[in-house]
Amino acid sequence: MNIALIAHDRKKDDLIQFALAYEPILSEHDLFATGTTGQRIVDETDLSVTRFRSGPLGGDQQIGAMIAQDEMDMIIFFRDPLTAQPHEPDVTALIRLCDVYGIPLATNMGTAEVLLKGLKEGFIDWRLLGERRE
Ligand SMILES: O=C(CO)COP(=O)(O)O
Repeated sequence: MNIALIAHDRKKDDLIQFALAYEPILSEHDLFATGTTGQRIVDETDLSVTRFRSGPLGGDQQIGAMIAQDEMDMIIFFRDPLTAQPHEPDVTALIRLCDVYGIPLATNMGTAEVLLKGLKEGFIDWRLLGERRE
């Protein structure tokens, strides 16, 4: 599965803790991340990550493009609901595309844990079965 990991600045410590805790599961998949989040994951875990641009510079949109091309299977996006983001339209667009295409999306740690446990149990294997979209 292709999984994107994204965190706003004040949630990055949480995402690193999450990535460390779930490293055995995450390491079995292909990971993608926005720029700064991805750098921290590479520096602070043993996970390999394909890094896109930083979120404010288009990274969310690059991940959104993968969704539109049926190339992304899950998004873990630790959003900061208490801080205004200069690229809020990009954030909204990414979440919208998850809903357009039915892509599992976690925007907080509680849901992210459920998603990864479900991933391990095979609950998201339908992503591998279906016909690719036209
Ligand atoms: O802003 C982000 C998501 O909207 C995350 O971008 P960075 O990982 O580059 O900080």
